Amino acid sequence: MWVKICANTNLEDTQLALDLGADAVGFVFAPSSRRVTPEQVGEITRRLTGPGERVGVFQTLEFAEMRNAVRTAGLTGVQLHGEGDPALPGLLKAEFGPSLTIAQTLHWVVDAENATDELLARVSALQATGHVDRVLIDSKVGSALGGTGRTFDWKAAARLFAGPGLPMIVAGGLGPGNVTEAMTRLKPWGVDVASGVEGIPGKKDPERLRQFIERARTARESL
Ligand SMILES: O=C(O)c1ccccc1NCC(=O)[C@H](O)[C@H](O)COP(=O)(O)O
Repeated sequence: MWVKICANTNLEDTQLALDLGADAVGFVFAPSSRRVTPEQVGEITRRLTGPGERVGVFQTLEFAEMRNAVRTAGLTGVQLHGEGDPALPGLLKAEFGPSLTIAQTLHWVVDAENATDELLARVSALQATGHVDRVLIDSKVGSALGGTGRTFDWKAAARLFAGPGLPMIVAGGLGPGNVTEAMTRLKPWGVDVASGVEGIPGKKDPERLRQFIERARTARESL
């Protein structure tokens, strides 16, 4: 089970996440209270020690902008959090090769009708492109596309996560108190959290971070 700690804004939190055993750390370039610039992230990634993916979250999906951000920020992966040009993953793979991991976010609209069949079809279509490595299912609440702190209907979503295809990551409203339940219900390939391990927006709470990673790893071993 892969664990990503997202929406890092400073070196201290990011290094702690890696030291505690996170598989990936994320940085949000999308509109957010936790938004950072590629230059700020470059300062962080240059100082980080230890293994772990460095993932940028993008909502504005202009190829040239993303290419520059990947280089400036020292990223090993991108998370496409908006839905732009379908050719984008292929362009990114052509530019960076297989070493750049590409995750496409698909949104589960909270409090809307169950869209499992539509999402399953979209996962299949993404897989067919051969350019997308992973799919992240995140909550959409109103116009907010991420960092919502809201879970979606895991019972209804179980079929989506059980479907064949790409590695599936669950996000949206996770925290130390519910990560075990999410993993038990959905059996995802990975989990992703932003606000659920924060003390205040933009600053992680070390104890919540420690508990989240520990519980995700414990659940991983028992699945
Ligand atoms: O975290 C944000 O503020 C954010 C804002 C806009 C787009 C994406 C964002 N985060 C990306 C992530 O991968 C988060 O981990 C994911 O949205 C879950 O957030 P949360 O519900 O706060 O755990």
